[in-house]
Amino acid sequence: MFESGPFVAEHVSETDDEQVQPNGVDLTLEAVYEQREPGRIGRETKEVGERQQLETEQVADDAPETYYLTSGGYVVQYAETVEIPENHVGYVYPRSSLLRNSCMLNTAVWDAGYEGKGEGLLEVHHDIEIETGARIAQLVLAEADHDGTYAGSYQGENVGLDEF
Ligand SMILES: O=c1ccn([C@H]2C[C@H](O)[C@@H](COP(=O)(O)OP(=O)(O)OP(=O)(O)O)O2)c(=O)[nH]1
Repeated sequence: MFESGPFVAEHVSETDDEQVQPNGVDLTLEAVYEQREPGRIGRETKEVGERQQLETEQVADDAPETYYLTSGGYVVQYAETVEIPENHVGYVYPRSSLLRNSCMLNTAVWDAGYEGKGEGLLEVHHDIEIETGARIAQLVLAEADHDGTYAGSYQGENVGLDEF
Protein backbone atom coordinates (compact mmCIF):
# COMPACT_ATOMS: atom_id res chain seq x y z
CA MET A 1 0.00 0.00 0.00
CA PHE A 2 1.18 3.52 -0.75
CA GLU A 3 1.14 6.04 2.08
CA SER A 4 -0.59 9.44 2.01
CA GLY A 5 1.15 12.73 1.27
CA PRO A 6 0.95 13.90 4.91
CA PHE A 7 2.65 10.64 6.02
CA VAL A 8 5.44 11.13 3.47
CA ALA A 9 5.85 14.76 4.66
CA GLU A 10 6.78 13.49 8.13
CA HIS A 11 9.91 12.04 6.54
CA VAL A 12 10.96 14.99 4.37
CA SER A 13 12.40 18.29 5.61
CA GLU A 14 11.90 21.16 5.05
CA THR A 15 8.54 21.20 3.28
CA ASP A 16 5.77 23.75 2.93
CA ASP A 17 2.07 23.02 2.44
CA GLU A 18 2.32 23.51 -1.31
CA GLN A 19 4.68 20.52 -1.57
CA VAL A 20 2.36 18.07 0.18
CA GLN A 21 0.30 16.25 -2.45
CA PRO A 22 -2.47 13.67 -1.94
CA ASN A 23 -0.11 10.73 -2.48
CA GLY A 24 3.35 12.13 -1.87
CA VAL A 25 5.59 15.15 -1.40
CA ASP A 26 7.12 17.28 -4.12
CA LEU A 27 10.90 17.64 -4.10
CA THR A 28 12.51 20.86 -5.29
CA LEU A 29 15.70 21.67 -7.16
CA GLU A 30 18.77 22.67 -5.16
CA ALA A 31 21.64 22.29 -7.63
CA VAL A 32 22.50 21.11 -11.13
CA TYR A 33 25.78 19.40 -12.00
CA GLU A 34 27.42 18.49 -15.29
CA GLN A 35 29.63 15.43 -15.27
CA ARG A 36 33.20 16.10 -16.43
CA GLU A 37 35.09 12.84 -15.95
CA PRO A 38 34.12 9.20 -16.44
CA GLY A 39 32.75 7.24 -13.51
CA ARG A 40 33.25 3.54 -13.00
CA ILE A 41 30.90 0.68 -12.16
CA GLY A 42 32.95 -2.37 -11.19
CA ARG A 43 31.91 -5.77 -9.84
CA GLU A 44 32.80 -4.82 -6.27
CA THR A 45 33.20 -1.05 -6.31
CA LYS A 46 31.89 2.03 -8.03
CA GLU A 47 33.09 5.57 -8.45
CA VAL A 48 31.14 8.70 -9.33
CA GLY A 49 32.99 10.75 -11.95
CA GLU A 50 33.95 14.33 -11.22
CA ARG A 51 31.21 16.84 -11.83
CA GLN A 52 30.90 20.60 -11.86
CA GLN A 53 28.06 22.61 -10.39
CA LEU A 54 26.51 24.91 -12.98
CA GLU A 55 25.91 28.60 -12.41
CA THR A 56 22.42 30.01 -12.22
CA GLU A 57 21.40 33.16 -14.06
CA GLN A 58 18.73 35.80 -13.64
CA VAL A 59 16.26 35.13 -16.46
CA ALA A 60 13.57 37.53 -15.20
CA ASP A 61 13.10 40.12 -12.46
CA ASP A 62 11.25 37.58 -10.35
CA ALA A 63 13.53 34.64 -11.21
CA PRO A 64 17.01 35.56 -10.02
CA GLU A 65 18.44 32.04 -9.60
CA THR A 66 17.49 30.00 -12.63
CA TYR A 67 19.32 27.28 -14.52
CA TYR A 68 19.12 27.63 -18.30
CA LEU A 69 19.71 24.08 -19.55
CA THR A 70 20.43 23.08 -23.13
CA SER A 71 20.01 19.54 -24.49
CA GLY A 72 21.98 16.95 -22.55
CA GLY A 73 22.11 14.97 -19.34
CA TYR A 74 22.49 16.64 -15.94
CA VAL A 75 22.73 15.41 -12.36
CA VAL A 76 20.23 17.26 -10.18
CA GLN A 77 20.28 17.44 -6.41
CA TYR A 78 17.05 17.82 -4.47
CA ALA A 79 16.80 20.47 -1.73
CA GLU A 80 14.97 18.35 0.84
CA THR A 81 16.47 15.84 3.25
CA VAL A 82 14.61 12.57 2.83
CA GLU A 83 14.54 9.77 5.37
CA ILE A 84 13.02 6.50 4.20
CA PRO A 85 11.34 4.91 7.23
CA GLU A 86 11.63 1.24 8.12
CA ASN A 87 9.04 -1.04 6.50
CA HIS A 88 8.90 1.26 3.47
CA VAL A 89 10.51 1.81 0.10
CA GLY A 90 10.60 5.14 -1.75
CA TYR A 91 10.05 5.99 -5.40
CA VAL A 92 10.56 9.37 -7.01
CA TYR A 93 8.63 10.34 -10.11
CA PRO A 94 9.20 13.35 -12.34
CA ARG A 95 6.77 16.21 -12.25
CA SER A 96 4.68 15.84 -15.39
CA SER A 97 5.38 19.44 -16.43
CA LEU A 98 8.97 18.29 -17.08
CA LEU A 99 7.73 15.61 -19.48
CA ARG A 100 5.43 18.10 -21.14
CA ASN A 101 8.53 20.23 -21.73
CA SER A 102 10.50 17.39 -23.37
CA CYS A 103 12.52 16.57 -20.25
CA MET A 104 12.76 13.41 -18.16
CA LEU A 105 13.94 12.81 -14.62
CA ASN A 106 15.38 9.32 -14.18
CA THR A 107 15.36 7.84 -10.69
CA ALA A 108 16.15 4.58 -8.85
CA VAL A 109 14.97 2.81 -5.68
CA TRP A 110 15.14 4.68 -2.33
CA ASP A 111 16.00 2.11 0.34
CA ALA A 112 14.58 1.80 3.85
CA GLY A 113 16.98 3.54 6.24
CA TYR A 114 18.46 5.92 3.65
CA GLU A 115 18.80 9.54 4.70
CA GLY A 116 20.12 12.39 2.61
CA LYS A 117 19.52 14.88 -0.15
CA GLY A 118 19.30 12.54 -3.09
CA GLU A 119 20.13 13.03 -6.75
CA GLY A 120 18.56 12.18 -10.09
CA LEU A 121 19.43 12.30 -13.77
CA LEU A 122 17.67 15.02 -15.72
CA GLU A 123 17.46 14.43 -19.47
CA VAL A 124 16.87 17.64 -21.38
CA HIS A 125 15.60 17.16 -24.93
CA HIS A 126 14.69 20.81 -25.46
CA ASP A 127 16.13 23.92 -23.78
CA ILE A 128 14.43 24.61 -20.47
CA GLU A 129 14.68 27.10 -17.61
CA ILE A 130 14.36 25.70 -14.09
CA GLU A 131 14.47 27.94 -11.06
CA THR A 132 16.18 26.78 -7.89
CA GLY A 133 13.48 25.86 -5.39
CA ALA A 134 11.09 24.85 -8.18
CA ARG A 135 9.21 21.58 -7.71
CA ILE A 136 10.62 18.96 -10.11
CA ALA A 137 9.71 15.57 -8.64
CA GLN A 138 7.44 13.73 -6.26
CA LEU A 139 8.45 11.21 -3.58
CA VAL A 140 6.01 8.44 -2.69
CA LEU A 141 6.42 5.79 -0.01
CA ALA A 142 5.12 2.24 -0.23
CA GLU A 143 4.98 -0.29 2.59
CA ALA A 144 7.62 -2.94 1.99
CA ASP A 145 9.36 -5.85 3.70
CA HIS A 146 13.13 -5.54 3.79
CA ASP A 147 16.22 -7.39 4.92
CA GLY A 148 18.37 -4.88 6.80
CA THR A 149 18.45 -1.15 6.14
CA TYR A 150 20.49 1.05 3.81
CA ALA A 151 24.17 1.20 4.74
CA GLY A 152 25.71 2.18 1.42
CA SER A 153 28.12 4.94 0.50
CA TYR A 154 25.40 7.52 -0.18
CA GLN A 155 24.11 7.47 3.39
CA GLY A 156 23.95 11.06 4.66
CA GLU A 157 24.90 12.48 1.25
CA ASN A 158 24.75 16.24 0.69
CA VAL A 159 23.73 16.98 4.28
CA GLY A 160 27.08 16.69 6.02
CA LEU A 161 26.33 13.25 7.46
CA ASP A 162 28.75 11.41 5.13
CA GLU A 163 30.73 10.09 8.06
CA PHE A 164 27.71 8.08 9.24
O1 LIG B 1 16.95 8.17 -7.87
C1 LIG B 1 17.50 7.93 -6.79
C2 LIG B 1 17.40 6.70 -6.15
C3 LIG B 1 18.01 6.52 -4.94
N1 LIG B 1 18.70 7.55 -4.35
C4 LIG B 1 19.33 7.37 -3.03
C5 LIG B 1 18.45 6.54 -2.10
C6 LIG B 1 19.07 5.17 -2.14
O2 LIG B 1 18.81 4.46 -0.95
C7 LIG B 1 20.54 5.52 -2.33
C8 LIG B 1 21.38 4.43 -2.90
O3 LIG B 1 20.82 4.01 -4.09
P1 LIG B 1 21.30 2.62 -4.72
O4 LIG B 1 21.16 1.54 -3.70
O5 LIG B 1 20.64 2.45 -6.02
O6 LIG B 1 22.87 2.95 -4.93
P2 LIG B 1 24.05 2.01 -5.43
O7 LIG B 1 24.54 2.52 -6.71
O8 LIG B 1 23.61 0.58 -5.37
O9 LIG B 1 25.20 2.30 -4.36
P3 LIG B 1 25.37 1.69 -2.89
O10 LIG B 1 25.66 0.23 -3.06
O11 LIG B 1 26.48 2.43 -2.23
O12 LIG B 1 24.09 1.95 -2.18
O13 LIG B 1 20.54 6.65 -3.19
C9 LIG B 1 18.80 8.76 -4.97
O14 LIG B 1 19.40 9.70 -4.46
N2 LIG B 1 18.21 8.94 -6.18
